[in-house]
Amino acid sequence: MPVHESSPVPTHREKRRKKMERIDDEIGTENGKAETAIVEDIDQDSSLTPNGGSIAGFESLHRLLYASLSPQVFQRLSMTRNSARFLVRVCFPGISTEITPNVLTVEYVLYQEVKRLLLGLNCGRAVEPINLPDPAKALSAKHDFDLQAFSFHADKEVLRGPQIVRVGLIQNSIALPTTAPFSDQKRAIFEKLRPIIDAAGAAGVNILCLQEAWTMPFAFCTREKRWCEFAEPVDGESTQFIQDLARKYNMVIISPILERDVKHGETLWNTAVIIGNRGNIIGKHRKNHIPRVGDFNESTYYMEGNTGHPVFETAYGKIAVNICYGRHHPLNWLAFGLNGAEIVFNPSATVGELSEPMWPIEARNAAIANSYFVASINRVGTEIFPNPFTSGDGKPQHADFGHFYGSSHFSAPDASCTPSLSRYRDGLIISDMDLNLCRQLKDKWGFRMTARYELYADMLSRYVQPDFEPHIIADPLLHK
Ligand SMILES: NC(=O)NCCC(=O)O
Repeated sequence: MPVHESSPVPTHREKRRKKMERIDDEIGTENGKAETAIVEDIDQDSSLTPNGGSIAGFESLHRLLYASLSPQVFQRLSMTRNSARFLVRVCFPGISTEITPNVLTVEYVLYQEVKRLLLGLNCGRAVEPINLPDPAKALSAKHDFDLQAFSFHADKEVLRGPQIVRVGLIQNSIALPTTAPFSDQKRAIFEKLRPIIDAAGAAGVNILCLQEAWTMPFAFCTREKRWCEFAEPVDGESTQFIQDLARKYNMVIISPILERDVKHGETLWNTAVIIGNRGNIIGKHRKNHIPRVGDFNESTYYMEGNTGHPVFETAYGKIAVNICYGRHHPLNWLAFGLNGAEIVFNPSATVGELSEPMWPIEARNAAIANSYFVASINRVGTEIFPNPFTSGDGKPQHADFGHFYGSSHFSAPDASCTPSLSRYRDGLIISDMDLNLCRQLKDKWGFRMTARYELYADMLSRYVQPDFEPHIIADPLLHK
């Protein structure tokens, strides 16, 4: 029985590249590789993609929509009718091959409208994809991880220059079966991440965040205590590994781990270690809210965090970390905002059956309500454990959580967001963001200014009292 779901079949990337080269040869693009990147982005040939975790053969919802609705690439290339026919045959085998200017225009508008509603507009325009340096692209091709990059703009200001920061998020599956020796499993994840972090470095990323408990399988479904062996002190092995890379690339790195607090009786925490761009440990944040839902039996392992809602002032901006399940708590998001966060990272581990419809909504809502950027990361793949387990939900015993659906992405305070990374492949998503957008949105919508916190401070201070009475005014005719 397989114990973990691996990445796509080895020939996948190679076949796809060949296909793109063929398109380049046939249509003779003006911009060559840049246009290839666009075509690659819409690649939807299900024969080249694995089924596990895909959406009907597509890597993500956005790619499904793009491939199904958009002939945008034809317009950009202003190609001959024959070239367009060829592209249709290769990239969009399902759609009409009657290429007329009208058909193209209608479908283009349709796609743009769907995209506007799904992803919003940033400063009145669609969020722009950006081109990355070749070494980053080469690492993505060699190690077969999804690589996407975008840019959020802000309006030009008279008295302040732009504050542009380049942010990266990494999602990944585990590297070895959960039955392998623990030290091998951890080492293999380190080695899997190294080229992805190198790609972030090559792309000039300033702040990088890894996924929740990235050093280990997400074994907290099992309730077995042996997985506690993956826990490390804040200055342990994984931090040292990351510190070297932070120094090498002058990059702030957020490293979420299972923490062993040796000085406090070996207490375990779910902790994000914040490593500065000089390789120093700036601080840590411990997960505030622990799930008790489905197979997420995490309360068996670690305690609710005791670090509050710190914001870390780094060389590149004020950042905070809201770990996974904390994203369901609006007050948790709020507290990071009240402390002045400009970017809040949400490293997660969650599965399709449980939370996928919530995933894009909660992050985007938090970004809007708190006038900051949100960076959402989820692991990928299905992790199968040696011993079956049950949880309190009446399901028969099983040996896995279900599929971790990746789909890492960024949300901006103006309600725009990027497309998501693959639903089943490792990936690095990068975005430039002008942090001026945070204040511009506060000025525009005034959410912070109009929030009437005193009303809620009073309400909450009464609510937490044991003798709290809900304020309910009953219809006097209700019981007559
Ligand atoms: N890791 C974690 O807190 N998962 C809980 C499930 C969810 O919040 O979607």
